[in-house]
Amino acid sequence: MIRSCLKASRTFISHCPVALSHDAVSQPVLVRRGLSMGLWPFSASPRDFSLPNASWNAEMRQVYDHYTALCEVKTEDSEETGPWHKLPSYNRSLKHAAGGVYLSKLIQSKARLFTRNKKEYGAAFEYVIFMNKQEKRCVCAFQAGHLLEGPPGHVHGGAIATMIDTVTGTLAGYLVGPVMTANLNINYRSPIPLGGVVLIHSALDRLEGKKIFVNCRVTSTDESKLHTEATALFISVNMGHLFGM
Ligand SMILES: CCCCC/C=C\C/C=C\C/C=C\C/C=C\CCCC(=O)SCCNC(=O)CCNC(=O)[C@H](O)C(C)(C)COP(=O)(O)OP(=O)(O)OC[C@H]1O[C@@H](n2cnc3c(N)ncnc32)[C@H](O)[C@@H]1OP(=O)(O)O
Repeated sequence: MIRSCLKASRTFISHCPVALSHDAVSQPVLVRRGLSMGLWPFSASPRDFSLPNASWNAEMRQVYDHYTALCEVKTEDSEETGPWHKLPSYNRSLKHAAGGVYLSKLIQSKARLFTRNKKEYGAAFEYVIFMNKQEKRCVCAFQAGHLLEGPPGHVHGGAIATMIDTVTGTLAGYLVGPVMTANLNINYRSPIPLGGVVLIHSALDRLEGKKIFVNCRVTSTDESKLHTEATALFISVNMGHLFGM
């Protein structure tokens, strides 16, 4: 059982959602061992939570359109892919994993990714992450829903920390594979209005063996106002780490 689990884990890890390369993201449907696996390791049609929906305000759509345009670099002869890529975002870490049959015995079937656990559009975390692999950085457009209130009319510091962890962790995972947060340092500079849209910029500082140092800034969408600054340390792990191996 444990050996099977580790085998499935190894299969999963190389296709971990936080480590999805652009190629993996844009790959057409794969057929492996008779299974149809669009967007492998996920099931054929999981909902991509980072696509525009009716709850997105004009500012959120504007940022989405801006970065989406940067994803498509068109020349006269061909349509090339730009340095930016929009990452898909699902509400399960492992349930949709094709190799997850053994893992699913260990992971609760009702488990949902914290930031994607509300089906209601706009209630909590609305966000989309655009990755620039060449520059080892990413930008997230985040619209904070009414369930994220902390100080009256403003976003809870824990919700902001959650988004910083998510964005910096996604960058680290995208660059090196599975990671866990070891340290997160946050300075809250100015409150974020509930319902407002901010940009969460994250960039790689340096790699030191298993350690990935990442910085983060949360700003207004025109970048004139700084809301939050953070640094994060991630450690590369393998799946066995989660099972005490
Ligand atoms: C296979 C796992 C996949 C996990 C994927 C996660 C999510 C995937 C799904 C979708 C998510 C999508 C987006 C979000 C992505 C990410 C955000 C969420 C991430 C989290 O929400 S995650 C939960 C909170 N997180 C924890 O629950 C960690 C608990 N903790 C541990 O599990 C261990 O503690 C660990 C792994 C951190 C290290 O353990 P370890 O045994 O691998 O490494 P070790 O201790 O040997 O340290 C090696 C070198 O790092 C230095 N070092 C270690 N810790 C340090 C610290 N705090 N400060 C300064 N330096 C530190 C040492 O000093 C040494 O340095 P040196 O090499 O120079 O001596």
